[in-house]
Amino acid sequence: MCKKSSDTKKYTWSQVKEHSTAEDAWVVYQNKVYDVSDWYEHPGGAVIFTHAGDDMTDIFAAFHAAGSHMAMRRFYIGELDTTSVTHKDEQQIAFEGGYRRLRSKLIQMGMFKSSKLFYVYKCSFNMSMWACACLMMYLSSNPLLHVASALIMGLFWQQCGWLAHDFLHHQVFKQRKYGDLGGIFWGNLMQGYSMQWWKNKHNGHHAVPNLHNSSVHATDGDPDIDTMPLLAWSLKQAKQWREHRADGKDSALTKFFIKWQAVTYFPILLLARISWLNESAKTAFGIAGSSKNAQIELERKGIMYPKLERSGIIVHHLWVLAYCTGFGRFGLAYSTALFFLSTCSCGLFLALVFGLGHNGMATYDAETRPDFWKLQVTTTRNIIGGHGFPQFFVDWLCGGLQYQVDHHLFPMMPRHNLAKCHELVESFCKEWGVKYHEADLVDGTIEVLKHLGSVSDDFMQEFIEEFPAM
Ligand code: HEM
Repeated sequence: MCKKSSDTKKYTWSQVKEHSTAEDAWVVYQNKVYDVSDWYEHPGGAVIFTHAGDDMTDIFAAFHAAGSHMAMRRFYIGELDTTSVTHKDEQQIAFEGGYRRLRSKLIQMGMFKSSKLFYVYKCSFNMSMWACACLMMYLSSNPLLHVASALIMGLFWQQCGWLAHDFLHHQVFKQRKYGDLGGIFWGNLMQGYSMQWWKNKHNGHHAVPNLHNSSVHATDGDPDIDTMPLLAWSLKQAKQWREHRADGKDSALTKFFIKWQAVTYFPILLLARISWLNESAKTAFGIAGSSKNAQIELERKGIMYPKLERSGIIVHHLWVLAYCTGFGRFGLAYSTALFFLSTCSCGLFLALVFGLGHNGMATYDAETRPDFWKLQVTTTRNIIGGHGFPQFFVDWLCGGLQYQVDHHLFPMMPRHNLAKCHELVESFCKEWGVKYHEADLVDGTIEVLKHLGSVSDDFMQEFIEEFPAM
């Protein structure tokens, strides 16, 4: 237990806020203050610093196993002076109490327990897709069947993504190690991604969805919207990029990409998997982390399962090589075309779903970040059936992420319980006036493209006003 006596140190909220960098990081959990400065050895990694100088009570509950709070003891430095917390009125305190009670209710309802039968079915279905794609490539000499096989492989990789996601959020097993091993199977071996790379990036995204980096050189925001100079999600993000250049102006390439981003969005998504394969290999083989923090983490503690991760990735590339060459029968050009077809279709299927989850929704700066619940709900969109796509198809395609809002609030909840959870979350949002957004695949995509278009219009307008002579 933390020591509490009359000589326990008390800290004001503004004192806590002063310690907001990785090197000097204080965090608050249930009104207790902890100093986690420089703790890159944290089992969850550098994501902890996204909450430096802030309250981590809810994000801690979202990520940790029961009992993990015991590990906090050695970082305890004192109590928060609650009278100094002036940025929360009674309404806000009642709201926070309400969503914490909802979480306890969901635990009591057994919503965090997984159905192993459901996951046996999902894993078997997925492996059947893989076997089907491989057999089509092996047995047939018909190019149309090869194309169909490559598209099935693209879908298979997409579905592997959702399974690895469930295992690595510890939705399937409470035992962290089993979840990690499931993640290495579906992630490294079947998909070619590094589990550690994925965790760093994805947990960072969960901690601060749609939050911009605090400066153009920082990597403390959501890595999933760190897409400049290719895509800008707000005018501020587009303009901030100028700080990279000595002349403080946009390069011709940046201008081109932002101007046309609503058009280039899909072509960029097509290539996403290639970039992820590259970043994964660099992390797994210890060459480079995908961000400044990930790099420091890599240098300080390496990766958790180096041998398994590396052999998983090598075996993945070997079986993909065998598959794309028709098990040794096809020439270089034909094999390369099949590789790109399966890889690009996977990139599109994957990125379409998680692009719909957040792109075009609210974005925040560090200073305007709202509480945990509002941040997660207002930056996120659920996907529903519509425009001819039935709900059961959307459920299958999106692999649980059709309930992206609910998943973001409770990342460790198994996907088969999200529909039930959604009912409670939606009525809680209604009760407290928090905007809860959902759209179908077509409307959601139009929203994303319109948002990109409006950022590029604003950018071009600003550009004309700021640099009229150019
Ligand atoms: C004093 C503060 C903290 C302590 C003592 C702590 C401790 C731990 C421990 C013991 C684990 C491993 C067991 C488990 O998975 O539950 C863990 C994992 C994790 N922590 Fe923390 N943590 C702290 C703060 C945070 C914060 C603020 C975040 C997010 C912003 C975070 C994110 C994570 C994540 C994502 C994992 C899971 C990593 C995985 O699945 O491999 N932690 N933490």
